[in-house]
Amino acid sequence: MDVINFYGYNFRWLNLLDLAIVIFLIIQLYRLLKGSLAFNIFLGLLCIYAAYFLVRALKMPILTNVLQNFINVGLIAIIIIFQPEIRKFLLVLGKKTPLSKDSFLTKLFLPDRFKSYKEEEHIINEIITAIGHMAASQTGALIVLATTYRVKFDTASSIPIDGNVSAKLIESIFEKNAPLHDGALIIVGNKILAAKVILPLSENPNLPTRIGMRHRSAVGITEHSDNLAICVSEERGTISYAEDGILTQDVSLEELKVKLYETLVEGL
Ligand SMILES: Nc1ncnc2c1ncn2[C@@H]1O[C@H](COP(=O)(O)OP(=O)(O)OP(=O)(O)O)[C@@H](O)[C@H]1O
Repeated sequence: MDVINFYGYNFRWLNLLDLAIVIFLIIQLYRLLKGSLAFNIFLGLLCIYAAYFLVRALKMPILTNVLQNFINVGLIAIIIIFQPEIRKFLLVLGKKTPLSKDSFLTKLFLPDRFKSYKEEEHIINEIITAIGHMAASQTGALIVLATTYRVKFDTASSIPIDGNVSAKLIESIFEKNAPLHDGALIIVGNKILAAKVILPLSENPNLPTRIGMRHRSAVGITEHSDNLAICVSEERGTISYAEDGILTQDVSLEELKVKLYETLVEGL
C-alpha cells in the first residue's frame, strides 16, 4: 500500500519524504551561502559527493575508498570551515522557535509585555538626532547596535566608553578631528560601550563596488551576529544600515527610525 512502483523501482512514501527533506536542506544551504566565499567550498564539496556516488555506481573500488575516507574526515572539516555559517543558520532557526524572544508565545506570556518603552524611545531619539546632524554636516559615522547577543570586537584597538547614549556624545565622538572618530561605536542596551572599534570586513563579492571600508565593515559585523549597523557616508552625507549581512542604502531618517523601533522595541 505504501509502496510506489516507478519504472520498475519500488519506493516507499518515506523515501520520497527523505528525498524532499534533503532537497529542502540543500536549497536552504544554497540560499544561506550564496554570495559568500564559503559558497565555492560548498560547490566543491557537492562535486566530491557527486564523484563519490558516480565511482561507486561504476564499481571502481579504489577511488570509492579514497573518496569515502575523504568524506568521513570531511565532515569534521565542514564543521570547522562552515562554523560562521552554521552559527548563522542556528541563529535564524532559534529566532523562529516558539520560545524565541519575538515569537507569539513569548509575547503572550512575557510578564512585562505591557511595560513602557520610554528608555528605548529615548535611545532611538538620541541616535536619530545624532544621525540627522551628522548626515547634514557630512560627518562620517558607523554605529553598531548589539541586540540579543553581545557583539565581539577587538578590544585591543578600541577605547572603552561606558557612557549613556546621548546625541551630543555620539556627535562629539565622530567629530572630524576628534581622536575617536575613526572606526565604529558600539551601543549595547542603553550604554555606549566603546569607540574606535575595528570591525571585520565583509567578503561578499555581490556588494556594490563603489562602497568603501565603512559600509563594508558595517555589513561584515552583521553577517554572523544579530546586530544592526548604521552608517553615515562622509562622502555623500547619506544614511545606510546593515542587518543580517544585507546593506540598505540611502534611507531617510524616518525609515531609519522605523528600523530602530523594529530592532529595539518590537524585537524585545
Ligand atoms: N574595519 C573597519 N572597522 C570600522 N571602521 C572602519 C573599518 N575600515 C574603515 N573604517 C572607517 O571607515 C573610514 C573610511 O571609510 P571609506 O571612505 O573607506 O568607506 P566608505 O564606505 O566609502 O565611507 P564614506 O562614504 O564615509 O567615505 C575610516 O576612516 C574608518 O573610520
